Amino acid sequence: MSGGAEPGRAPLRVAVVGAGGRMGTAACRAVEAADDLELVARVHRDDPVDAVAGADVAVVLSVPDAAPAQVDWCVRHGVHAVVGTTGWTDERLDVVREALGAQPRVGVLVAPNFAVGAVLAMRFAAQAARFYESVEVVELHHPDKVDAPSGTAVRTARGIAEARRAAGLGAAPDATSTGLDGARGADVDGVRVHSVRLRGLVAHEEVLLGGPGEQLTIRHDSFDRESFMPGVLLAVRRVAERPGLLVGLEHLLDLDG
Ligand SMILES: NC(=O)C1=CN([C@@H]2O[C@H](COP(=O)(O)OP(=O)(O)OC[C@H]3O[C@@H](n4cnc5c(N)ncnc54)[C@H](OP(=O)(O)O)[C@@H]3O)[C@@H](O)[C@H]2O)C=CC1
Ligand SMILES: O=C(O)C1=N[C@H](C(=O)O)C[C@H](O)C1
Repeated sequence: MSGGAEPGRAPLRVAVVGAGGRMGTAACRAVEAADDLELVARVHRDDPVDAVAGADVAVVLSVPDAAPAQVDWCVRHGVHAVVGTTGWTDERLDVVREALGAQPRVGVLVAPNFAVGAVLAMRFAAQAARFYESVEVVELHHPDKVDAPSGTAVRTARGIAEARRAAGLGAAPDATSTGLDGARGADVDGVRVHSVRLRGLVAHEEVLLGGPGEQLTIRHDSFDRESFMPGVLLAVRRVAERPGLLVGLEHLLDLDG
């Protein structure tokens, strides 16, 4: 996932939206350290989104309530967008697709997780799903996270659910007939997802797959937000090559190659 300046080519101009946040701070640092990129705007909560206007690519790392309008602005003004903010529903993605219809040269990449290991874990979980009767997802994050379950866990669960359906598997066995609200986690497309919030954690996920007499555990840990930066930079460099909406960094990783 390396990059670098090509002789004679002007650096790609990059704006970071949500620049003061945990991810935004790391992304600004990563962009500034890259020879082929130039950080032209840091957009904070109270800044107008048109601060992005001079950029080729906007990296959106704000909060779920703000990101859709920011992405919409980017699309309408011809700025490619690399989006890490979570909270995207199918309806919100449809709005982006509709806006892109009028801007056929613009690319938007929405990535629930920029860490290559997390992308691989999602892929492996979907591959394994058809072989196991039971599956549950546990995501574990720092306690300052505002959304639950994590965007990664939602996407992981959906990938598993799709693979189970394709294999003709029904619901995972569960005899629970009485229990406290929430004890069995959230139901994401028929897959149970449990969210842990704990000081000291960054971003972690476990997929537990169970069959008679065996268990497969697929686990990914981001111990530092540096883990997301190669994926962010890859997406910044490549988003313009792929007009339209892409969901997931896997589209740029050539996983089947
Ligand atoms: N795709 C991926 O790989 C990853 C995605 N994420 C996601 O990225 C998002 C941000 O995470 P994180 O950095 O931890 O969160 P933070 O809360 O640290 O950062 C969010 C930032 O957005 C700012 N903000 C709020 N509203 C606006 C606005 N209208 N315009 C511009 N900026 C705004 C906040 O400003 P203020 O400080 O003033 O409130 C804050 O600085 C979350 O949705 C998270 O789930 C996180 C890690 C990895
Ligand atoms: O808020 C976070 O920290 C993270 N958010 C993303 C998510 O919700 O999946 C990605 C990663 O898990 C870190």
